[in-house]
Amino acid sequence: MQNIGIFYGSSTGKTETAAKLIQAAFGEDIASAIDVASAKSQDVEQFKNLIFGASTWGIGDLQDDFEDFLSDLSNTNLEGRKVAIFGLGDQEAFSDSFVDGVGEIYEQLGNKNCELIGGTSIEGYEYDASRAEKDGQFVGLILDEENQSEMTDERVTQWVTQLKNQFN
Ligand SMILES: Cc1cc2nc3c(=O)[nH]c(=O)nc-3n(C[C@H](O)[C@H](O)[C@H](O)COP(=O)(O)O)c2cc1C
Repeated sequence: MQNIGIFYGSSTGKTETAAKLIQAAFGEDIASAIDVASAKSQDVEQFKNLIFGASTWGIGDLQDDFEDFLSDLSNTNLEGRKVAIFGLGDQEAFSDSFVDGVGEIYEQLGNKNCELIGGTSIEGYEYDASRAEKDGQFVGLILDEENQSEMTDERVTQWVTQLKNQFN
């Protein structure tokens, strides 16, 4: 497995903490965690394997720094890259827009020449609507530090095991 770039956007630090957990699960020698607030979209080109992570704010809005990063990414070549997405949200307080930001990342990457991997089961979550759910499953890893923080470690471990088999 080649180098992995974990690019994240985080407003109060929760997605940043999750990015570092994911980095540790792969090993710091092969995975880098990069805050998109201080990254350029071209920085992704040095990685064959990419992980994008962001929280959701407002009502279903992608985290601000990640929104900017994603719009810059439209000029970046992702050909041949495998990309997995993760996101944080609050399924109780924002049950109608749960982790919608993850859905937005997924939808925008759909126009790019990359392979999207890392879908997970919706079992164990309770919400009314989420743009991150497509065809009955989540398009990435979903974490909820407000309501299910005790499940984060196990969810990260399982997801990273899944990705290790799929990444280049
Ligand atoms: C004002 C506000 C709006 C939010 N809107 C949403 C939302 O629409 N959907 C959702 O799933 N979570 C929402 N959240 C929850 C955050 O996504 C959650 O707290 C997340 O862990 C924050 O991660 P960060 O610190 O990395 O930015 C909102 C939280 C706040 C305070």
